[in-house]
This record gives sequence, C-alpha cells and structure tokens, in this order.
Amino acid sequence: MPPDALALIRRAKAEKAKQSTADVTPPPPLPCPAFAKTPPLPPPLPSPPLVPSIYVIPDFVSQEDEELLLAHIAAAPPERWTGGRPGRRTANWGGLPGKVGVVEPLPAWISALVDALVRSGAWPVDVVGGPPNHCLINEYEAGAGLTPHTDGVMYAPHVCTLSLGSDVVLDLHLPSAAKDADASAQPHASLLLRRRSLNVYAGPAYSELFHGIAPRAEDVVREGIVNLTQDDERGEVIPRRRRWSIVFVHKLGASYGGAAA
Ligand SMILES: O=C(O)CCC(=O)C(=O)O
Ligand SMILES: [Fe+2]
Repeated sequence: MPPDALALIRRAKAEKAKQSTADVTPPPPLPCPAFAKTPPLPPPLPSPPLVPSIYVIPDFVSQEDEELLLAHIAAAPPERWTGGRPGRRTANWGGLPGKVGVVEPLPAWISALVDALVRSGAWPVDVVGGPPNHCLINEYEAGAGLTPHTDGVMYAPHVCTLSLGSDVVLDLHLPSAAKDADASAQPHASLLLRRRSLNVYAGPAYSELFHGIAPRAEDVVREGIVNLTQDDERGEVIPRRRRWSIVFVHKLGASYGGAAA
C-alpha cells in the first residue's frame, strides 16, 4: 500500500475515534424548574355524593416550568418508556410500580416538583406517611383514553397528578358502574384538568372511585364537570392535544435501595 494511503487510513481512524468520543459526551444537564409561585391547596371541591377529598389547583406550575418539565421528559432515555396500549406510553422513576422496594432515588428535576407539592400543602407528608417515592409519567397521543381503574392498595391513598401539554376531562365512576364500564361509559362526575393544573385525590376518592379518560378528539365544557368556575365557558369545545401527566404516589413499605419494610 502506498505510504499516503496508509496515512489516509490512519487519519480516518483517528477521526472516527474522535467522533465516537463526541457521541458519548452527555449534553449539559437541563436546569431544574423553579416552581417559584406554586399556589396553596384550595378547599376540596364541593362534592356530589362520593366525590370528597378531590382538589384541582389551576396553574400549579408556570408556562416556563411546564416547558422545562417537557424538556426533561423529552430527554428521558428511551428505555424508561413502556408502551403497549394504543396511544399511551408510560415511564417510571423510583423503581417499577410492582416492585415494593424502591430501587432508585428520584432525579433532581422530579425532586424539585416533590418539594413544591409538599410546600404547597398538596402533599401532607405526615398524613400520607412519607413523601412521594414513585413517579409515573403518562404520555397520551391526542385523543387517547385510559380505562377506568383505581390505583390500588400498593400505594398510600393520596395521589397528585400534574397535567401538561393539553387540557382533558377525567371521569370518575362509582365502583358498581366501573366494574363493567369501558372508558366511554357515563361517569358519576368529571373533572376538567387544564394543562399545568394539579389534581389531588385522597381517602375515599382514592379508594372508592374509579378514574378514567374517554378516548375522544375533543372535550366539551358541560354540567357534570364538578370543578368549573365562572370563567369556564359552558359549551366550549376543547380539542385534545398530546398530553403528559406526572403522577406522584407513595409506595407503601418502600425504602431507597432496601427491602420492603
Ligand atoms: O393521566 C391522568 O391524568 C391519569 C393517570 C392515571 O390515572 C394513572 O397513571 O394511574
Ligand atoms: Fe390512575
């Protein structure tokens, strides 16, 4: 081989090595959202029967913080995500839902949100028995639904859910109706979850009601939605967009890296 061909090969190899080092250099970490103005927990919603202990806090996070949260979600490694259901995929932090021992602490950007939940009163650590130790993120394609379900006995009966990216109507079903219901069944009551709002449900609302999302391209602001305010225009049609929900729970008997207590 002529000497200049050898030199060319060496240079190409060196370039390739440089390139692969560049590929594995991680991008600079995204800043944590500030959550500077999270509003306090309002009184529970005035309830029809069997919908006590439900709160919806509008504008829980600012637009800037929503953008940062979505950037963090977009930066999550693909292996975090599990799919399978049409139109929805989920990612978990703090160990897998079925594993009682929490095998990882929450990352800084999620911990910052946990601190905001505790500060605002939405997560009463003493009542729940500890801070949130598991975080689940759902990503819904526009119009996708969620079968009515309860979150189960593995968690303390207190959940906070932050809605991002789109407004959606969440339906609440009585257990008797929910047993055979699909997501499109007539609900007992509904909540309008605006983007950036926080939804809290606890106690009987956690244990006794099923919650689900009907698959549909748009929601209509209507009676039967129990958290409407004077500002919500009755009859307004709200097209669904891609939506993310960040769900915080406290897995019972869990400890970082340890076995079940
Ligand atoms: O997306 C939502 O608001 C509800 C999510 C939910 O119920 C769940 O992940 O268990
Ligand atoms: Fe749920």
